[in-house]
Amino acid sequence: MSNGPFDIDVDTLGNLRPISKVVFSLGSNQGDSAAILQQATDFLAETPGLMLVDVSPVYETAPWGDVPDQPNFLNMVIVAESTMEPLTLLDRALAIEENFGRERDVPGGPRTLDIDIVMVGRRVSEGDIELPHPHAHERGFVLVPWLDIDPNAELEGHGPIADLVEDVDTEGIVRRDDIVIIAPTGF
Ligand SMILES: Nc1ncnc2c1ncn2[C@@H]1O[C@H](COP(=O)(O)OP(=O)(O)OP(=O)(O)O)[C@@H](O)[C@H]1O
Ligand SMILES: Nc1nc2c(c(=O)[nH]1)N=C(CO)CN2
Repeated sequence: MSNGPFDIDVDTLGNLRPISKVVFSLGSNQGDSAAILQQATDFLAETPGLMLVDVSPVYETAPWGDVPDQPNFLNMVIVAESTMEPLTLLDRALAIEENFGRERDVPGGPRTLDIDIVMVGRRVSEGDIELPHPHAHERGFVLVPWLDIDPNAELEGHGPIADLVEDVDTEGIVRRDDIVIIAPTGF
């Protein structure tokens, strides 16, 4: 597992490209959420330049944030390695969301699929993207599944996620072992 721009990849033209650790948070509370999370995982795995390393268990989570009156979410986290630029990763995430009818009538409201980029191993603030994700450190629905598969992870600027999870509300976050997401791995 790479933890920053220290490993390199050589593309077919001989160009050297840094490999970064990338963490995604996926959530859904509209439609067949379990099937949507599986398909979104497949789409991410098919992305050139992105290799899935580990996929968390699925959790059912009470709505977090300003819109409490909406269905529970299914949430999961994916740890990956990538040679893609952050803005290219974001474009890919948005394109995958579009497949499931991305609608954003209410900020923080119901959605078929939300893919947030949690971190890319360094701080980024350019155009439409901010990394680490500005709310990841305070979201139990991100930290709890992430901790399952990456217990020693650190979130830049915030410290070990094992410490962060102690300070968030984890009530209403229930592991759903009856839902299993199959993760194709490898470049
Ligand atoms: N790290 C990031 N991951 C995903 N989107 C980001 C990130 N940083 C900035 N953005 C921007 O935020 C937008 C996400 O909008 P969206 O409607 O999904 O927000 P939200 O899901 O309601 O809120 P949140 O991003 O807090 O989960 C994206 O279109 C993108 O431009
Ligand atoms: N539990 C939970 N709450 C949320 C979620 C989510 O994925 N899970 N996504 C939101 C929009 O970003 C707002 N609130």
